[in-house]
Amino acid sequence: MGELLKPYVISNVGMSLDGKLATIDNDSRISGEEDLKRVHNIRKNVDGIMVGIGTILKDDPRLTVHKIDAKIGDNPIRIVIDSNLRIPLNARVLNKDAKTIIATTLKDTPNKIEKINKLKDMENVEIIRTGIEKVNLKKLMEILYKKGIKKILLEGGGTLNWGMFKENLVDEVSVYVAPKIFGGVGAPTYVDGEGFKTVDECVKLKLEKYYPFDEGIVLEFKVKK
Ligand SMILES: NC(=O)C1=CN([C@@H]2O[C@H](COP(=O)(O)OP(=O)(O)OC[C@H]3O[C@@H](n4cnc5c(N)ncnc54)[C@H](OP(=O)(O)O)[C@@H]3O)[C@@H](O)[C@H]2O)C=CC1
Ligand SMILES: Nc1nc(O)c(N)c(N[C@@H]2O[C@H](COP(=O)(O)O)[C@@H](O)[C@H]2O)n1
Repeated sequence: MGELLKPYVISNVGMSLDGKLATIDNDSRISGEEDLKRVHNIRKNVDGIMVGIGTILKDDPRLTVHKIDAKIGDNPIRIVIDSNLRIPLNARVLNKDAKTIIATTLKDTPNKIEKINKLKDMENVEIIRTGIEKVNLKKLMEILYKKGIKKILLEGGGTLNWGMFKENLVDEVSVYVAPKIFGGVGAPTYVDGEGFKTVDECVKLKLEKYYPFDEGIVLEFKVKK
């Protein structure tokens, strides 16, 4: 088997010291303005920004470069991972500020076919279908690479982060850790999902850089392959 040709993937989040991406009430205001500017500088330098449907439903993000000086043309392609096309047609990620790829599965239901037709009518939206129950992230990466998407910023949430780490699709980690503790067993963490059973199986990282930032710290790692 040849090497998987895939985009270089940078995972970024803002998290509390206890690894939460939001509080139990889904308050995700973790990063201050300086950190958001840092993230938008990364956004400006990638070909795609990827999130899971959970993040779309909870945050309704724009996923554009809007915290630093930028032109509409600087906006990367937005990529939403959404097996059952739960994306609302008025989601901000579907606005005309950038192109949006929605990755969904091959499984059809009458509702899904109707939604696909509506989404196809939107000129800036493209649908990619791969996987049966969940989006096949490995295959998706190959498809995106062939489309010229060579660098992706993965912006969560915890369930999609697990899917990407589990498949060994992440190359770099860059996180802002805020000096805050949220607690709450139900609050989303940086990486959720099933988790690895043993330390031997886990994803191993090499610390590359760390620096105090805003009120917290930025940590940068390369994923050991
Ligand atoms: N502080 C921060 O930096 C950030 C915080 N957040 C927070 O994270 C939370 C959202 O996280 P979460 O609810 O985990 O949602 P995610 O954004 O991680 O989306 C997860 C969904 O993606 C879909 N999916 C499809 N295929 C796959 C696959 N192969 N692997 C994994 N997921 C797949 C699944 O839904 P389906 O089966 O329907 O396809 C799954 O439930 C919110 O509270 C948000 O505010 C999010 C981003 C950054
Ligand atoms: N880096 C970072 N820090 C936080 O504190 C956050 N809450 C997030 N959230 C991510 O950014 C998205 C919002 O993007 P827009 O400003 O609407 O473009 C949000 O959905 C998360 O993916 N990130």
